[in-house]
Amino acid sequence: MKRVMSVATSDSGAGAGIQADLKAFLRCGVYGTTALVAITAQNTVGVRSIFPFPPRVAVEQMEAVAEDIGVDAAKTGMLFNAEIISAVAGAVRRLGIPKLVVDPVMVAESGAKLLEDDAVETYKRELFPLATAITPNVNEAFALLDAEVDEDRIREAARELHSFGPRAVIVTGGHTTSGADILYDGERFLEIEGPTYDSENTHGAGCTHSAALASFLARGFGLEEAARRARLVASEAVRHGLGEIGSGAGPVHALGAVLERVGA
Ligand SMILES: Nc1ncnc2c1ncn2[C@@H]1O[C@H](COP(=O)(O)OP(=O)(O)O)[C@@H](O)[C@H]1O
Ligand SMILES: Cc1ncc(COP(=O)(O)O)c(N)n1
Repeated sequence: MKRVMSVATSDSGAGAGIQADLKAFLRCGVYGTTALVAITAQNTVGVRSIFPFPPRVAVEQMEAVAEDIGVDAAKTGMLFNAEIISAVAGAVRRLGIPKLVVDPVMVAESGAKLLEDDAVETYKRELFPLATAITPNVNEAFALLDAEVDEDRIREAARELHSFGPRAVIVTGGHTTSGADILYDGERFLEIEGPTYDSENTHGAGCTHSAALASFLARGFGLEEAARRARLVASEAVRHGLGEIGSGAGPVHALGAVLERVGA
C-alpha cells in the first residue's frame, strides 16, 4: 500500500484539515499519515482560535514517519506561518520526499484568515519550488499574486504562479462560473471538468482535493489522470456533503459515494 503524509492543521469540527485528509486517503486507497503543525478550535460556523506548534514539532513527526513507515507522496495544507513553511520545506528536501502537493490554504470557507500575511513570500521562495503541483483555489491564486480576483485572467495567474518553480499549477474551480479546475504544466493548459453540484456543504473540499491528488500521484498515475480523479473524488464528496452536521457550511463526505455503492 502506498504511503501518503498530510502536513497540516487540525480542525476540531473535522470537516477540513488533517481530519479531511485522512478520510480522503482512505477513500483513495492509500495509507495516510500525519504531521500536525497547528490546532484550530473550529466548527462549521467559524475558527475561534489557532495554536501553532514550534516548527520542530512538524519536522520531528515528518522524520519519525519517514524513517519507519516511508513517504511515497505528501501534501501540505494549512501551515499558518513563515517559520513553519520554512521548516517543512527543509524537511521535504532532506527526507527526499518524491512527490509533493502544496495546497496554499489562506482563508477558511467561513472567512477566517488561516495564513499570516508575511508567509506568502516564504511559500513562493521555499515551498513552491519543491512542489509537483500547487492547488490554490481562485481566491488564493490571485491573493498569492497580490492581485484582484479576475475570472478572465485565471490562465495568466496560473502562468505567473508556475514561474515560482512548481512542476504544475492547478487552480481549483469550486468558486468559479465554469467549475472546472485549470491545470498548467508549463507547456499547456488543461480544463479538468466534472460535475458541479449546487451545495453549501463544501467545508473541506479543497483539502479533500489536494489529499486525493497526492494519493493518486503516489499510486503512480500521471499528473493529468491524477488531477481528473482528484476532481471527481472532491466533487463526489461535495455531492454527499453533510448539511445536517453543524449549522454552518456542512463538511464534505469523502466516503459518501463508496458507502452508497456498497449499500451501507
Ligand atoms: N459545488 C461543487 N461541485 C463539484 N465540485 C466541487 C464543488 N465545489 C468544489 N468542488 C471541487 O472541489 C475541489 C476544491 O475546490 P475549491 O472549492 O475551489 O477549493 P477550496 O475548498 O480550497 O475553496 C475542486 O476539485 C473543485 O472542482
Ligand atoms: C485546519 C484547516 N485547514 C484547512 C481549512 C480550509 O478548508 P475550507 O476552505 O474548506 O474551510 C480549514 N478551514 N481548517
